[in-house]
Amino acid sequence: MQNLPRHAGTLLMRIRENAPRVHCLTNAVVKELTADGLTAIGAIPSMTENADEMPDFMDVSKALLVNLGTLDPARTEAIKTAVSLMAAAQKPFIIDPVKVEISESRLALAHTLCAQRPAAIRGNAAEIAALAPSAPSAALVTTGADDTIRWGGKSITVHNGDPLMGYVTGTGCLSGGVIAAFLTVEEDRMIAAACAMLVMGVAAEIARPQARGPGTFRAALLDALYSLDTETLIQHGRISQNG
Ligand SMILES: Nc1ncnc2c1ncn2[C@@H]1O[C@H](COP(=O)(O)OP(=O)(O)OP(=O)(O)O)[C@@H](O)[C@H]1O
Ligand SMILES: Cc1ncsc1CCO
Ligand SMILES: [Mg+2]
Repeated sequence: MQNLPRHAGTLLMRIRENAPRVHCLTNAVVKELTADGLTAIGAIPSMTENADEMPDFMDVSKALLVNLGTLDPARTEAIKTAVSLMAAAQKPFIIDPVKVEISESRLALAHTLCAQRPAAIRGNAAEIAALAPSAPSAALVTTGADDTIRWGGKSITVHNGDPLMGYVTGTGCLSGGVIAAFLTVEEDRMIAAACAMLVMGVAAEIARPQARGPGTFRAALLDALYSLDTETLIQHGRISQNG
């Protein structure tokens, strides 16, 4: 894509116009940051984990985030139901396979979910390595100091971000939700994921000068996500592409 930062700005405006509902089945630690971050970019988060309510909520959701952190039997049930519903409706879902390389039962669940063709998987290098072979059609988003999105033999690397992100628990988990929101306005899953990571990374750079440490950075990051515009994305965006 010629001008990814400009496109990211266009997609962000589309999210603010459409206000897509993104359902989040996510870990107990990051629910609040994920809901706040999605709201800040203009999406509407919903968070219920009652399996019985999944049909109604998937009906009105444009995308689903599944994060496997702090997994428990009730959320496992909701995740299985929600993923089957979204797959049947051909709506996008993303998997964040938190610590999947540590837990055998979690890895087994992740493999089952991958068989239903997630649009994207977001994780650190070890998590992505554990699942990449079982999700050949997913955009693979590996986060760290740089974020790399791989799909179909091509890759895009986003160089933006700030080390303070590593001192706020859940910035990675939030990025999974932001990718889900971008999947509602961009059909190309690789471009959607790259634009989402660009938005997270540039927002972090805008937030950094406002912050005295992780606490104020968390608030400043939400402020930056709320006010981010196309010009800022063009000014600050640093990406490289292969293939
Ligand atoms: N040293 C760094 N420099 C720049 N950006 C960073 C750095 N470390 C992390 N990030 C950014 O922080 C975000 C979260 O990525 P990270 O790899 O820390 O996820 P994570 O460990 O799964 O996070 P969490 O589990 O807390 O949600 C990404 O957008 C990434 O680009
Ligand atoms: C700390 C922690 N433990 C389970 S999930 C989570 C949030 C970051 O993945
Ligand atoms: Mg981290």
